[in-house]
Amino acid sequence: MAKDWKQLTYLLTAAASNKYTREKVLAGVAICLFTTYSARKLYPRLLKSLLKRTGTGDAARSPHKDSPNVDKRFYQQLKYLLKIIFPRLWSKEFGILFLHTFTLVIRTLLSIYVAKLDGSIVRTIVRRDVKAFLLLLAQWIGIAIPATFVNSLIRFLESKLALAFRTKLVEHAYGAYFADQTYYRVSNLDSRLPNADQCLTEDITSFTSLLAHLYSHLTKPMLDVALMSFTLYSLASSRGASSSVPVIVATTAVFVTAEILRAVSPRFGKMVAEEANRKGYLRYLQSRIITNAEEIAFYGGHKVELSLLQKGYQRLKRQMELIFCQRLWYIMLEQFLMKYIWSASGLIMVAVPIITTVAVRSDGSKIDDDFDGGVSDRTRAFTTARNLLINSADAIERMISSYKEITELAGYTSRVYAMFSVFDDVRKGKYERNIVTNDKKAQGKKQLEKLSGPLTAAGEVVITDGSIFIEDMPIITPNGDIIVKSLSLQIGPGTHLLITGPNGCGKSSLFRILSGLWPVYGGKLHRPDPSTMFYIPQRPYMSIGTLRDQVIYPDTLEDLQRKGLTEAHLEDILSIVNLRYVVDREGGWDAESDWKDVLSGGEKQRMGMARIFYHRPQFALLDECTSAVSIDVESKIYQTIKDRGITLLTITHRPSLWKFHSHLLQFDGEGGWRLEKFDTSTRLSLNEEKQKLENQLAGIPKMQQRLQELCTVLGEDSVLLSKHGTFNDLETLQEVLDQEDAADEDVS
Ligand SMILES: Nc1ncnc2c1ncn2[C@@H]1O[C@H](COP(=O)(O)OP(=O)(O)OP(=O)(O)O)[C@@H](O)[C@H]1O
Repeated sequence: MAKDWKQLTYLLTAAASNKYTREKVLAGVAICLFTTYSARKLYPRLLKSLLKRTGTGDAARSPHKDSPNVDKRFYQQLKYLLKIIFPRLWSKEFGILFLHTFTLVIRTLLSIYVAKLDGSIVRTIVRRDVKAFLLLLAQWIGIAIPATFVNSLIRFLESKLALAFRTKLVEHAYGAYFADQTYYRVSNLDSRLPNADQCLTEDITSFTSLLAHLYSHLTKPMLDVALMSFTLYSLASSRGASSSVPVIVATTAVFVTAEILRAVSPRFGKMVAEEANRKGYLRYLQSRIITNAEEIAFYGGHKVELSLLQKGYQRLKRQMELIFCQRLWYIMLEQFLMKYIWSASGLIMVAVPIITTVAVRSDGSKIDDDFDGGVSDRTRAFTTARNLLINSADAIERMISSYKEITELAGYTSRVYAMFSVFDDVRKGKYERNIVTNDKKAQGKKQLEKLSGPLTAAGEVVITDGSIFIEDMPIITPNGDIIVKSLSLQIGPGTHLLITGPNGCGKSSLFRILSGLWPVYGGKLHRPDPSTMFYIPQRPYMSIGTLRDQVIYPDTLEDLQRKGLTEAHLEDILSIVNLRYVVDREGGWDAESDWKDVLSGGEKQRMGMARIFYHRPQFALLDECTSAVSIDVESKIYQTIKDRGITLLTITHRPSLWKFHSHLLQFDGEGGWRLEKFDTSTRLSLNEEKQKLENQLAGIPKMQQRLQELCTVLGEDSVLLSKHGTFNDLETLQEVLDQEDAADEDVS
C-alpha cells in the first residue's frame, strides 16, 4: 500500500522530475493543455456560442423582461450574489468550501489508486499468483473504508455548503425585505415582483442547492480529468508509446461532441425561470383560498376558485412537460455522444499504445520476453488504463452535461437577483409599475387625472415634534391617478379630525401617506415620526401568538416587560373595550389560537382598539375600524381615547361619532375637499332633516306605481298622471306638486 501511495506522489511530481525525456515532458504538457483547454476554453466557448443563439445584452435591471441566459449578465448577477454569500475570505462558508474541495482532491487520488489496484489484481489473476492476489484483495477491502467515507463526506459537505449559502442569502433577503416597509412597497407600489414569497423561499433554495451541486459537479471532473490524464500519459509512456494519437483522438471526440451539443441545446434557463414563475402563481392562488376561506364558503365560490386553481396548475404542468420533452431528446443525444462515441475513442486510446509498442524495463529488458509473453502485464496496463479512461470520460460527461444545470442556474440566478434589485430599488424609492389606464377604471366616475412618466417622490417630508402640517400636497395612487390635486391642512394636538367622503375618494390614502407607506409626490408634509401615530385599519389584523401578543402587537413580551407593564394593565385595557371576558374564555394570557377565526368580527375590531390604549400614541388614525362594534361600546372607546390625550383622525360614515371631533375634512370624490370647524349640533339637525326627507321621498315611486294600478282598475285617468305622464325625477314631481298647490290656493 505504501508503495502505491509513493507511486501516486511520484506521478504528481513527475513533471518536475528530470527522469523524463524531452519528448515525454512535451507529451505531458500536451495532455495538461488539453485538460486545461477542455475545462477553461472549450466550456466557455460552448457557453458563448450558445449566447449567439439565444441573444445577449447588458444587464437589464429586471431580468423578467429578458429571458435568462448564460451570458455576461448571468456572470454579473452571479458575482453579486456570491458577494453576499462570501462577504469575506475568512468566513464559515469559505471554510466549508475549502474542506469540500480538499475532499474532492482526496476522492480523485483514491480513484486513481483504485484503478491501478484493479489492474494489479487482474495481473495476479492472470499469473495465478494466489498469495499476491490475496494481499491485493485485502488492500482493496482496506481502501474501501476511507473511499466510501470520502464519498459520503462529499455529499454531506455539499448539503452543508448549500445550507450555508442559503442561510446567508435568506438573512440578507429578510433584512432587505423588512427594512423601511419594503414588504408593503414591493407588492403595492411596484409590480416587478408579483410573487415575493416564492422568491424568498423556493427560488433561494433552488439557487443555493444548484450552486453547491454544480461546484461539486464541475470541480471534481476537472480534477479527475487533470490527474487521470496525467496518469494515463505516464502509463503510455512507460510502454514507450507516443502520446500524440490518444491526445488527438480525445480532443477531437470532446470538441465535436461539445459543438454538436452547443448547436442543439434548448434554452433551459428561460424555461426554468418560467416554471418558477408559474409555481409562484399557483402558490399564490392556494394561499388566497386559505386566507379567504370563510368569504368564499359564504359566497359558494368554490367553482370559480377551483377553475382558477386548475388553470394555474395546467399552466405549470404544460411548462413542466415542455421541459421534460426537451430533456428527453437532449439527454438521449448527450448519452449517445458521451457514452458510445467516447467509449469508442477511449478504446482506441487504450489499444493503440498496447498494440503498437513493446514495453521495455529501465534495465533495457523487454517485458514481452517474460514467462507469459507479457500477457499479464498487458492485461494490467489495459485494465488500469481502461478504468482511468472510464473515470475520465465520466468526468468530462459530467462537465458537459452540467451545462444544462448551468442554464437552469442562470434561471434561478436571474430570479433571486431580480428580487434583491427590486428590494434595493424600492428601498431607494424607485418604483416600476404596470400602469392601468383610466378608461376601464373610472367607469361611472369622473375621469381621474393621471401622471405621465415615472413617478418621483418630489415632496418635502419633515419630521416634527407634535403637529401635522400639510401644504399643497397631492394624493396620488401608485397607479399614477391624482385623487386629490392639492391638500393643505394643519392638525395640532387636540384637533380631532373627522374625515368623510364617497368611496374611493382618498380617505385611506391620506393615512397611507401620513404613515409613510406611500411617497409624497409634491408639496410639503411635516409630521411627527410614524411611530407616534397608530393606525387601525378597516380589516383587523390578528398575529400568530398568544392572547397577550394580540393586545400588545407589534410589541413582544420583552417590550412589555421593559415598559414595566403587567397583565393587570392589559386587563384594564381589555375592560375599556369590553373584552375582559375573553381572557377567561380562552384560558388565560398565554393561550394560543388562530385568533383570526376564534374572535368574532366585532371582537377583532375591539382588540384592534385595545392596542391604542396599550401603545398610547400621539395620533390615532382610525379607518372605519369600529363598524362592527355596538354604538355604546364605540362611544365609550372614543371618549376614553380623548380622555387619554390622544388626537383622533377618524374616517367614518357613522353620525354617532361626530360628537368626538372638532374639525371636518370632507372630500367630494372629484379631487376637491373642504375643511371646517365641526358644529356637531347644527350638523346633526341638518342630517336629521336630510334623513327625514330621504325617508319621505323614498316612498314616492311606490305611490306613483300604485296610482297607475288604481287608474287601470277604475278605467279612469289621474289628474297628475294625465298632465305629466310619469315622474322621472324628484324635481319634476316637486314641480307638479307646487303647481297643484298653487291651483288649489287659487280655487280657495
Ligand atoms: N395600492 C394601490 N394601488 C393603486 N391604486 C390604489 C391602491 N390603493 C388604493 N388605490 C386607489 O386609490 C383610490 C383611493 O383609495 P382609498 O382607499 O383611499 O379610498 P377611500 O376613500 O378610503 O375609500 P373607502 O371609503 O371605500 O374605504 C381608489 O381609487 C383606489 O382604487
